[in-house]
Amino acid sequence: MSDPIQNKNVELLASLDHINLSLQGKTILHDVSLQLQAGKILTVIGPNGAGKSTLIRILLGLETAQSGGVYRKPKLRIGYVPQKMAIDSLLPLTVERFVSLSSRSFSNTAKAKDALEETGVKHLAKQAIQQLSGGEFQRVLLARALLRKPELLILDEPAQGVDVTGQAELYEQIAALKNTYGFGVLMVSHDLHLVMQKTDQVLCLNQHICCSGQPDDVSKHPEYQRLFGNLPAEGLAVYTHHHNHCHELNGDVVVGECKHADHNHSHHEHTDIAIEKVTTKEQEKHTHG
Ligand SMILES: Nc1ncnc2c1ncn2[C@@H]1O[C@H](COP(=O)(O)OP(=O)(O)OP(=O)(O)O)[C@@H](O)[C@H]1O
Repeated sequence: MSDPIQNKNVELLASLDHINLSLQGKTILHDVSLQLQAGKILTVIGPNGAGKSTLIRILLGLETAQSGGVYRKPKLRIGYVPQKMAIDSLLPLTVERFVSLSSRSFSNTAKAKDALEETGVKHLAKQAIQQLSGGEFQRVLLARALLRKPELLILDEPAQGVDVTGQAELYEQIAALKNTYGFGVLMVSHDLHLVMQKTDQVLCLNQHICCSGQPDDVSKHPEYQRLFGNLPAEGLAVYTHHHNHCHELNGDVVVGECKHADHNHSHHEHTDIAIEKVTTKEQEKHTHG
C-alpha cells in the first residue's frame, strides 16, 4: 500500500515495504507494501496462489524476502490463526487443554475458558478437539490466539469450513473483539462480500498489489472488477480449493488424471479470474467428483 499513514496518532504495528520474493524461479510477491495499524482491520483478498499466505509468513518472520523491508514493532505480540492445523486423531486432547497448552501460562485453564467464552465456544471446553466442526475449530483457534493478548491478530482464511451465516457471525465477532481490545487485524479471505462489511482497508493481491483502499473504493476498482467483479452476488460461491481433482483453465473439472504434478495450484498460475461461479449442479460435481 503506497498511501502514507494519514493519521499520525494511529499506532503502526507492522509493515512491509516493497517486498519481493521469488521461489524456484517463480515470482511469488512483487513490490508488495502494507501497513498494519492498531484498531484497524486490513483484509487481503486474492485468488488461490496469489501469495497471501506467503505474505503472512514474511510478516511472521517465517519466510525471508529477497528484497524490501519488514518492520515489526519491538516485542510485538502476535496472535495467529493458521489456515490449517493437523491434529493427531488419536491424541486424547480436550478443547480446553488444547487452548491452554498453547499459552505461556499453560496451567491456567481458567484463562482458556475465558477465551473460549469470548469466542462463543465455552460449552465445547470438555469435548475432544478432533470432534469439532470446521466452524467450531476456527473459533477455538481464535480463542487460542486471544490468549496471547495480541496487539496484532493475523488470521489466514478464518472462515474456511464455515457456512455463510457462520462466516458473517465470525467476522462480526472478530470486529467486536478488535473494538474491545484495540488490536490490529490482518485477515486473509476469499469471502468478498462478507469481508467488505467489516474491514477498514482491503488489499487485492495477485503476486503484486492490484489495488488497495477502503472497501467501497476497491470494489469499484477496474483491477478488482477484473479479478472478482462482474459476477452477481446471488449464487456466487467463493471457496477454498482442497482438491481431489483438477480444472481446465476455463474452470471445468478434468475427468481422469491431472496433467500437472501439483494439481492444487497449477491451474491457478494464470492471472485472470480464479474464482468460480458455483451452481448447485457444479457444487454437486465438486462434492462427488
Ligand atoms: N517453497 C515454495 N517453493 C516454490 N513455490 C512456492 C513455495 N511456497 C509457496 N509457493 C508458491 O507460491 C505461490 C503462493 O502461495 P501462497 O500459499 O502464498 O498463496 P495463497 O494466495 O495463500 O493461496 P491459497 O488461496 O490457495 O491459500 C503458489 O503458487 C505456491 O505454489
